[in-house]
Amino acid sequence: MRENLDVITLRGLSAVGHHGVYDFERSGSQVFSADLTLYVDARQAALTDDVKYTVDYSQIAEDAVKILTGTPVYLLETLAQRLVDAALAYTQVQAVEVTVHKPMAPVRHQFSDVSVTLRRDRTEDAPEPEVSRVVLALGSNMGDSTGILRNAVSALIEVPGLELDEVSSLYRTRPVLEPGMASQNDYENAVVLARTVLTPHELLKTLQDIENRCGRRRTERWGARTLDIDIVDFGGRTLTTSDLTLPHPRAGERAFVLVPWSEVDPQARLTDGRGVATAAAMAPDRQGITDTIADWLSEEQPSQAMPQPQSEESPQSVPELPKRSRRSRRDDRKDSPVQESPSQQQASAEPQQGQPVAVRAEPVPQWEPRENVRIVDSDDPEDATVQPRPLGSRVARRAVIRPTPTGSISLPRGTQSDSGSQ
Ligand SMILES: Nc1ncnc2c1ncn2[C@@H]1O[C@H](COP(=O)(O)OP(=O)(O)OP(=O)(O)O)[C@@H](O)[C@H]1O
Ligand SMILES: Nc1nc2c(c(=O)[nH]1)N=C(CO)CN2
Repeated sequence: MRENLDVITLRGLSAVGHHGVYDFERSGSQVFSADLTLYVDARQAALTDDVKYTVDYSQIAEDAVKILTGTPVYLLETLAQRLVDAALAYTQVQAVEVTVHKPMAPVRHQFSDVSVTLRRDRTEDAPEPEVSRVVLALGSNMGDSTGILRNAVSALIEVPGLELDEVSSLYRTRPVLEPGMASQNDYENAVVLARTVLTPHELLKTLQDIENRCGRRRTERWGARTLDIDIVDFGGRTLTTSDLTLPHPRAGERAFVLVPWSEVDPQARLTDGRGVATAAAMAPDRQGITDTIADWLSEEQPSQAMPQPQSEESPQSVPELPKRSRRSRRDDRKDSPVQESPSQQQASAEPQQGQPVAVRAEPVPQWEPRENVRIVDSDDPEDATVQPRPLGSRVARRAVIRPTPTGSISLPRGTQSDSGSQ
């Protein structure tokens, strides 16, 4: 298998750990280092210049250092196996060779190093990839938001290793802003339930890539945006890193997330034990939901909202299309945001409406109904098994298993290794 694959090597990754058979090794510390050889199919990455088609060696290094410095094990073999498992958790890694060095090992004679090397192929030895249920919150209040969100769903469907299970209705919502912020257009929000074999950071990167391809620019926190996709929940995991917090720290206070979430998963719970519907009813912005559009994905015509590929040198405006929801809106005012005092400050922003938006090379696929997309119609007796939607909506949803560019990901249908709720 390896002879047909490309090779990424990371050598001499060193960290201080506490591994060893002897008590003094576990109470003390010494240097461990690792060499990792990752076998991938890098053709697509080389062609597109896009890291999502290969493996990010800096992420692998982060994971490896956590293992080297983490929970002590007795054997170098075990340590190496953990590194193997971490590397093979990246779906693009087809095979791996890991050497762990312990140059200060307790050997009573002159020596320069002791090491253990493991070689593993995904097909032979890799454990089934862990499948996590994820909750994604989508929002847009710039440009043709419905079209952009439709294209975002289409782009999510294209993501290798991500399988969409449910897409909520589209909710038109008042912007939730910090006190003093200038008024913005109303948002359109939706929630997507999916399963993934990606790691949380792989998923974050993928989502940010889709945001960027939709013209997202970040200069002001909570600024107007063409597209925002937040990871609300990742298999119930709790994680705090510099660029990712799980579950999303503000989702539990936001009706624009909780209402669509409770629509597609009425049983879901937050980490504090509250049901999402209960939390939605308590959310400060609960009055800010002004409209619900159930069949928003079943638009006959593909949206024209997304620009075609352009280089950054030739930015193109995202057209401001007048097309909005086909449903009537209770109120079209743009200047009555729901005020919220956020607990964390982050930098983000977008160009103002009408300003040119530079678009990255790869286009977001345009939404179009496909054969393998089933639109669930609660009025159709064949769909009678679908659980009732609290908001009486007809919800478009789909499920598709998509292979990686190398054809290697298997995302077993119905596999459930994490709870979908927090
Ligand atoms: N759970 C998460 N989902 C998405 N992004 C996250 C998450 N946790 C942390 N982040 C980080 O937050 C940064 C800012 O994200 P973004 O610009 O979408 O924030 P925002 O939408 O303005 O605010 P908010 O996070 O309150 O919705 C991102 O660069 C990302 O690294
Ligand atoms: N109604 C609404 N308000 C918001 C939204 C959003 O998606 N919908 N997103 C924000 C930052 O992520 C800030 N405020």
